[in-house]
Amino acid sequence: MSDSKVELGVDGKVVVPDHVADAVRTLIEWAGDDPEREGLLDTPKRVARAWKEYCSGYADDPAIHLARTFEEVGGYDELVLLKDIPFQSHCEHHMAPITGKASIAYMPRDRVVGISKLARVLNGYARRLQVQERLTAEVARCIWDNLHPHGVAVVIDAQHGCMTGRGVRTPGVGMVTSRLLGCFLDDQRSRKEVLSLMGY
Ligand SMILES: Nc1nc2c(ncn2[C@@H]2O[C@H](COP(=O)(O)OP(=O)(O)OP(=O)(O)O)[C@@H](O)[C@H]2O)c(=O)[nH]1
Ligand SMILES: [Zn+2]
Repeated sequence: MSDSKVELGVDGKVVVPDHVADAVRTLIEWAGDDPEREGLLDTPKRVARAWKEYCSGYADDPAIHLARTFEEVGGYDELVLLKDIPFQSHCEHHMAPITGKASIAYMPRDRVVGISKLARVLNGYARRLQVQERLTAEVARCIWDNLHPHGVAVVIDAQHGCMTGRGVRTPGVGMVTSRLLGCFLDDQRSRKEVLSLMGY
């Protein structure tokens, strides 16, 4: 992943290299507007900084969020579910927004993780250029590899800006993807339980 580090200026804002601002200026012109008009003068730098923020996941190693675990959970060994986590990503085909919600569950083996960390893992992968299938699989794999639970289930329901604001223009259409691992894949009862708790 190149260029994921950022340099801060004296104003505390991300420094935007000239060639990056120039690229945005070219895009504005290509879109049909005048990048030299007053309202657009600062836009190239703003857009560049916004993209650094949308793509902040490239500077994040999501596995790190799962490094701190707790073993004292009073013998709790049933599933843990974080439901309907809102997120935003961008599709790698059009760089258009993907907005939706994710439900993430796991069946702990001997330790649990702070619940906010599941949302941090999601954001670490979502804040990159993505396809929804890969995002779903990456979140599930990260939890599986780092917590070694009995099972992991990730379901994502999202709308794609490239389908709502352009192209086929079908607002309101949701894409649903799922990745089930371990007991949620192998055991019918666990699978039914997790999907029903998620609302599917
Ligand atoms: N499977 C999948 N497809 C996606 C995702 N995000 C965007 N797409 C699709 O990627 C495809 C890219 O198709 P292309 O034919 O190369 O691009 P296009 O000419 O802009 O296609 P249209 O969107 O149909 O106008 C489109 O069908 C998009 O709907 C995603 O997360 N997963
Ligand atoms: Zn797209």
